[in-house]
Amino acid sequence: MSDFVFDTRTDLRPEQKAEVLLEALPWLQEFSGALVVVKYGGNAMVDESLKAAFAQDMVFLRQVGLRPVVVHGGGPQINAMLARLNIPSEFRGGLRVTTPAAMEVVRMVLTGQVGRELVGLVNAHGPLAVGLSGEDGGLFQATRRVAVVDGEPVDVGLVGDVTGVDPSAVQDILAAGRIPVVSTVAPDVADPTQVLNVNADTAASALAVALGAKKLIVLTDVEGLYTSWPDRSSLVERITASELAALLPSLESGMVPKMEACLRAVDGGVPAATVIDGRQPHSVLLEVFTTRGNGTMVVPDPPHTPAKDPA
Ligand SMILES: Nc1ncnc2c1ncn2[C@@H]1O[C@H](COP(=O)(O)OP(=O)(O)O)[C@@H](O)[C@H]1O
Ligand SMILES: CC(=O)N[C@@H](CCC(=O)OP(=O)(O)O)C(=O)O
Repeated sequence: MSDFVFDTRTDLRPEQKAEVLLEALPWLQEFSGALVVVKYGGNAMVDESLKAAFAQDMVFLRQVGLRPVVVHGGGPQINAMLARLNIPSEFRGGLRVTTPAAMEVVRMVLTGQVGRELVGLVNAHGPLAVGLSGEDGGLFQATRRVAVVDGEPVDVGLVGDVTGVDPSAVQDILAAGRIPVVSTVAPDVADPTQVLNVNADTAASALAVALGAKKLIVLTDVEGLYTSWPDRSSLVERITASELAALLPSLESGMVPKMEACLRAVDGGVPAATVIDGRQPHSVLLEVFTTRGNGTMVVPDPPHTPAKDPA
């Protein structure tokens, strides 16, 4: 066992420490056994201490009886490797134009580098994490897609959308008491020997739906969703699916895949999807176990109450 202890250098009094622990009690009860899909990305994936804190959070969730499933991105790491190899790379409509040479790098970096590193960080606490990609056990099936730029379709090469999920490989890992760490490379349904590059937010959402997750948590580099970015007073704590659907067309590119992912998850039956600030150490713990949580939570529309008949 590693020295997995929380930092006790704190000036909290004993009763304050007890208060912090007790605040978690209703959430520990609510989430006991719950399957939670966490999309890991943004700063939390590039800053060393945030990376270690994230891994610790996953172990904590697992240790208190939740079933975390991690889906990771890796855009910055792919950019860095493509630059090192002098392979040109550009984004169109929020998607990377993926040539066969770039696809080799995407697969190598996501599955062979980012996923491996995260597995190592989690397993520093005990042999819990098992990495797999969308290729393993037929986890994902993807269909080629185009980008849309100024209303026009644009060919972006080997890019797909997840159109099928067989979650059994992930369920096997969960049943063994371990933490699946998923990289989002996916075979093309039209030719399963060809892999496609898929956006990790959307893949996380599809997996959350297929697994019947209780929550989807998406880490990003901002406090949450702003209805009128960058007006800091427009940060949203909670938004319903139909409110979000109405807002989506007005959002700028960075936030679009994340909010679409949350919307698709909630529309697909996930009871809540949250975008949280991954710059905050232990943002996942705070989201799950504290009353105020953080970030923006997307929830289903309230059940329709029929208007009363005028008597
Ligand atoms: N309405 C909005 N609310 C919040 N952030 C927004 C909004 N519109 C654009 N953004 C930008 O989107 C960024 C998040 O997208 P992105 O950089 O792709 O995230 P990540 O690197 O976490 O995957 C934020 O840091 C912010 O700069
Ligand atoms: C098609 C497409 O654009 N795929 C992404 C896949 C990685 C990803 O989504 O990573 P982040 O979550 O860190 O952005 C890419 O190539 O960058």
